[in-house]
Amino acid sequence: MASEANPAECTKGKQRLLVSETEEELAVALAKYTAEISDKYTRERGAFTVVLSGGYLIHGIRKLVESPYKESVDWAKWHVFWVDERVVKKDHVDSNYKLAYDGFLSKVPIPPSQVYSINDSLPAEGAADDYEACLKQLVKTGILEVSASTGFPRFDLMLLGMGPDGHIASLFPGHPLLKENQRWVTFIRDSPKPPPQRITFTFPVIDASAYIAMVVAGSGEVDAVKKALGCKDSSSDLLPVQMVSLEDGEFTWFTDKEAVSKLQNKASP
Ligand SMILES: O=C(O)[C@H](O)[C@@H](O)[C@H](O)[C@H](O)COP(=O)(O)O
Repeated sequence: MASEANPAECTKGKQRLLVSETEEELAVALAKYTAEISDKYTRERGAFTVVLSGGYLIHGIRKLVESPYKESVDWAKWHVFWVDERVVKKDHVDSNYKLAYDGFLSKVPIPPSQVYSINDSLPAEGAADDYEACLKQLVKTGILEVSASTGFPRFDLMLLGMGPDGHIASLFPGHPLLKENQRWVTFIRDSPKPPPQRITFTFPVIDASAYIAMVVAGSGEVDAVKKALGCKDSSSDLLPVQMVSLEDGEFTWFTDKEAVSKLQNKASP
């Protein structure tokens, strides 16, 4: 059973922390959560805009392609995006699209025209411009909502992972892109995590989300989890994950026991 703990003082805004006994239970809880939010938006407005990341996340959503969700989710209403993408061809082993296609998208009937991958024939800057233009077009057609207060696109659900250095999307510690506050989508040519060229959503877009699931399992990120959720240190040295500041949304950590093993204030089972 997943238990709910109280995220520490140093997280910005309201965050929920779910701690599953095992990674398997985390995957069950995440599938249920995603299916419920999908249900809410497909009923309310006939579309569900969901953002994927790379890394472990795609393995983490594997239960969605199994019963009961495979049959019960209204896949035809899904619109799928990436919070970041490596600037490589779509069939390249480093492609986040390929990772998602092989592990998830090829197993559910989402219309291919509603899967928004990058234009892989463009260099990083052009690919970021092209992706931003695509988002703007989807705002015009009413598929994608915008935040009434900031004008940035408001996705229904972002399914995010975090790296050992606390990065989310391709927003890395100490990088100037952390301060980008105009663009919706931008590019990086010096990513410390290979490959170096990527496009990424910016913080104002992440902050406008309706729901964020931050999915972290296993031992690789224990120090970043400890800093993000258990810290009392100064705000001058925040990890990227700590810089998320949702305007009007719900932020939930999906973790397993291993991921929170260095946290003092985790819930007891
Ligand atoms: O390009 C990528 O690698 C991902 O899109 C990235 O944003 C990922 O979500 C984090 O790096 C966490 O990755 P892990 O889950 O592998 O730690």
